[in-house]
Formats: sequence, structure tokens, C-alpha cells
Amino acid sequence: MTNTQITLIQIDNYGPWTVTPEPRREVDLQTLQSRLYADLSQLVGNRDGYVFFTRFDNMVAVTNGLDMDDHALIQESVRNRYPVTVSFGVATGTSPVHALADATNLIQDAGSAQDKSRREILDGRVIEEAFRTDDDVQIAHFDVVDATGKYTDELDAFGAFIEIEQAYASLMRYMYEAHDSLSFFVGGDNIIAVCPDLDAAAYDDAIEHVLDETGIQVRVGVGEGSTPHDAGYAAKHALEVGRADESLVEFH
Ligand SMILES: Nc1nc2c(ncn2[C@@H]2O[C@H](COP(=O)(O)OP(=O)(O)OP(=O)(O)O)[C@@H](O)[C@H]2O)c(=O)[nH]1
Repeated sequence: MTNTQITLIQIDNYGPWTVTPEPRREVDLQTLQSRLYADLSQLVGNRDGYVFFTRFDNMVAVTNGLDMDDHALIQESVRNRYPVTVSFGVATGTSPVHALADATNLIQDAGSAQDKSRREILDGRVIEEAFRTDDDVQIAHFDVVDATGKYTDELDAFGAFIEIEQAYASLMRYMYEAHDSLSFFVGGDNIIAVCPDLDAAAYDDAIEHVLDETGIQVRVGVGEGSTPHDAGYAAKHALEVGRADESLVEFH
């Protein structure tokens, strides 16, 4: 049974900062955002968690394996290196969607994203060591079938980008609404979803939905583990097996 631990990361008072004392150069904001994402990816990833950039001012992390002290240390590291600070809401549950909603509530209850006095909130709870199991996290790694042959080598770069984004938009909404899952574009033609206990039929259903809605064929590898890294790594291996066997849904 999954028990996903989700951390919502929100940059404190970022909107006002981007225009104070006057609008900051866009390239500098883009650089700050991507560097902060890279650092968080390392800080969380070194502890076997995953971070997804989502909107950059808000990021979603899967943090099974990290405790509250780990979270506090990451906040300190960001505070020492960046002109901004970050707040963390941490929640757990069998449904990643509900866990993220709970994590969001913790941050929203502490004040607005544009509240000068709301800084470095660290609220919520983690899964205690004694309660951790090997199937706490289910990760699904989706990939567009033959993206290179159909899109990358065929269309101009923007046309290919639109096709991949359409598949992502269709999959992210359907997995969220029908299967209680959080899906994130991770580059190329890859989408990683954090899922509750889903079976092969659920993945078949999602793949069929994307094909019906967009005409794009995706394949998925699914893995479980006690941490996002373990689950995600198993998912990558399953995807390789799916490619070799030409199956669309493969569990590790
Ligand atoms: N984030 C991430 N990106 C990947 C991964 N594997 C491939 N990619 C990206 O996906 C692009 C396409 O590679 P593939 O998915 O292997 O190529 P494909 O043409 O779709 O071929 P098949 O998947 O075998 O049908 C690459 O250029 C990378 O940008 C991965 O494990 N993680």
C-alpha cells in the first residue's frame, strides 16, 4: 500500500521580490529559478527524493526518506545561498493528490505567498522510520513511443514541442482527475507520475485516453520502492523491458 510523502516548496514573497524596487531583468529571474531548482534537486536527490520544477515559484517534491531535520537543513542551505527563502509544507497519504492538497493547506494557512512576514514555514509530518515499507512510493515513467522518428526528426522543433506538450497536458489532467496521480514533464518526451496503488488496467486506461485525445502513443514503466529513487529506478528498468517487448504497460 503506497504512503507517499509530498513536500510543497514555495518561494517566499517571490512576486513582490521580482518587481522590487523595480522589475528585475527576466534573464536573472530565469537563472535564479533554474539554479534553485537544480540545487533543490541535488539536496533532495542526495537523500533519494525527487523534486519537480512545476511552476518554479512552487515546486513539488516527493520526500519519502527525508525527515523534518533534513527539510530544515535544506531551507538553511537555500537561505545561505539565495536572495530568497523557501517554505515547506509536508504531508503524507495513500493518495499523492490528497497529500499535496494537505501540504498546500499547511502553507496557505500560514499566510499568503506574497506575505512579507511569512518566511521559511516548515510544517507537517513525515513517515516515521518504523512505518516505512518497500512499497510506499509508486512511480510511473511515461515516454512517447518513437518520439524521435515521429516528431523530433520529422517536425520543426516547435512543432515537436507542441505535440509533446499536448501529450503531457492530456496525461497530467487525466491521471490527476481519474487516477489520483501527479504527473510531471521531465524533459525530452518523458513524464514521471507519482501514483497511488494503480494496477495495469489503470495505466492501460490512461494510455488509451491520451491516444484518443491527442493521437499520441505513450508507453509506461512502473516501479515501487521505499524512496522515490528506488521506485523511479525500477520504473526506468520496466520501461526498458516494455521497449524490448513492445508492451505499453510494464511493471518492474
Ligand atoms: N528525463 C529523462 N529524459 C529522458 C530519459 N530517457 C530519454 N529521455 C529524453 O527523451 C528523448 C527521447 O528519447 P527516447 O524516448 O529514448 O526516444 P524515442 O524516439 O521516443 O524512442 P522509444 O522511446 O524507444 O520509442 C531524449 O532525447 C531525452 O531528452 C529519462 O530516463 N529521463
